[in-house]
Amino acid sequence: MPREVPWVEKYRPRRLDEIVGQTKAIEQVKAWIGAWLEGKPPKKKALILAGPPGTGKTTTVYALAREYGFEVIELNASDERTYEKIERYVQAAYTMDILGKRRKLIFLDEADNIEPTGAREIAKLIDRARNPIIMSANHYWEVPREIRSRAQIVEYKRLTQRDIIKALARILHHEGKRVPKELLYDIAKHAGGDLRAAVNDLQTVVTGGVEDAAQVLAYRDTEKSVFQALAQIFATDNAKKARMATLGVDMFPHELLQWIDENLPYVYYKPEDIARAYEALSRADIYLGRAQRTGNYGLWKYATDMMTAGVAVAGVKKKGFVRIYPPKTIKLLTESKAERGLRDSVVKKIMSEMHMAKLEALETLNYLRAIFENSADVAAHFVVYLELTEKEVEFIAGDRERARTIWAKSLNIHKKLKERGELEGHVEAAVEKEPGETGPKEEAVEAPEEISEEELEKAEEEMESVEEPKESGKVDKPKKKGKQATLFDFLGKK
Ligand SMILES: Nc1ncnc2c1ncn2[C@@H]1O[C@H](COP(=O)(O)OP(=O)(O)OP(=O)(O)O)[C@@H](O)[C@H]1O
Repeated sequence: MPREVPWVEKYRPRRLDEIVGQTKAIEQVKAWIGAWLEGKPPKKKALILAGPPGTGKTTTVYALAREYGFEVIELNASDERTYEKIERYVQAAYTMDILGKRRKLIFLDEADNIEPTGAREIAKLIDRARNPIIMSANHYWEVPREIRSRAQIVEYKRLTQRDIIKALARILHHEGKRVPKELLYDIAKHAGGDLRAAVNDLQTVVTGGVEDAAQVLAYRDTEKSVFQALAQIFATDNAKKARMATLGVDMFPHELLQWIDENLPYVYYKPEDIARAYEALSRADIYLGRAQRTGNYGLWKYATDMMTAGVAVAGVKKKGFVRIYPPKTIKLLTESKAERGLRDSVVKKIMSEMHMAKLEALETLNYLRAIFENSADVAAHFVVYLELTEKEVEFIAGDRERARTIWAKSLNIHKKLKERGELEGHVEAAVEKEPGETGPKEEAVEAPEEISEEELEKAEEEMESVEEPKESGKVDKPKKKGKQATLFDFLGKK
């Protein structure tokens, strides 16, 4: 299914007068570009748009270019070849202009990330520039001094709640959607002046259902940067960018791992890419474990590299808007009493059927959630295997429609198994049990007919190695050989 276009792109203002809350900044930018257009380049040939994320800096550059007929050459300050590229465009732009082509406007993002050597070179280029150079930075004082001294600063303010509400209302109007007024206020309040975050939250709660709102917003205050960091990791194929994304995230690596872990299944298409990404995560987990045991916390760096860069390069990502959710194990704290009851009963079943400790079972529940979302067929096998009830299926699926499909498929599997005599009696407890009916039925314990000689021999050998005597007439499921079963064992068996 194609993903939705991110609303931050869909509703990015195209014109300068659509940008809210930055009147003074826009006036300054217009005056500066006006000087270029009159053929009298301003004394400061570069402009630094400085201010918090999501306040309209990039939007200004593109709207400006559209209105004044420039082609934007966007470069990233952390790209090692930025200098070469700027040089090429600064010169090319001049010649091209004579040929009547569109003028170039060089846009340098993240100017607060320029390395000192690069900064000196870029400063020289500013001196020679024949075309406008606009830069953006979140932290003005971290832009190298040589560049600051050659650039005019334009300050972008954090947007007010009022501005944010106005912008969100406009989007809702276009989408033909409504949300409760209090929710709109809540989103605006939690965004902390960042309209990008607010628009993303709005899209999350509108597309995911308004019930999501409490969970998402509850984390916005404290975990704001982790949402941004994950969005960056899941949007890039560049290892360095992914690694940088988590800088400044106020969180221990194992917490971060949990966030990445739970959001991963929604990012990649192909099972092999998901597997590769999980492989990177499990390596990260190994490093974390080792750091914990040995006290060598230098290993955290490797763990973080694996969970950021390792995950980012794992495969082809889905395009478009990715909803980032708080980890469900953390989210469990906000579950209702009824939900907690269901969760506990599912976890107990996982613990007993798969021989797992509670923590592992909780983690497995999260994998199950991803499976229930992505494959109704596989999910249905789990329903039978774990003897889940309809309510439990609904709880894991988190969506009534989806749960119904999975439940219907599981009834089919159940029926087939029953016909083939492969079903143990207790499974029926989860489906429909005849009143008074208890233990397994006679035919349910017979060995399937099509088993080969070879397999029988092997099975006998294995039976001999099991020490515990068995009650007569009772047959264990093959998975219950005392060894812990994993989801992967299960998937392999299917
Ligand atoms: N002042 C604004 N008016 C209208 N929409 C805005 C404004 N600021 C941000 N937005 C919305 O948020 C999105 C992100 O804004 P933009 O890319 O301009 O942020 P930025 O200031 O460049 O952030 P960063 O510093 O993170 O690059 C835009 O696509 C737009 O939807």
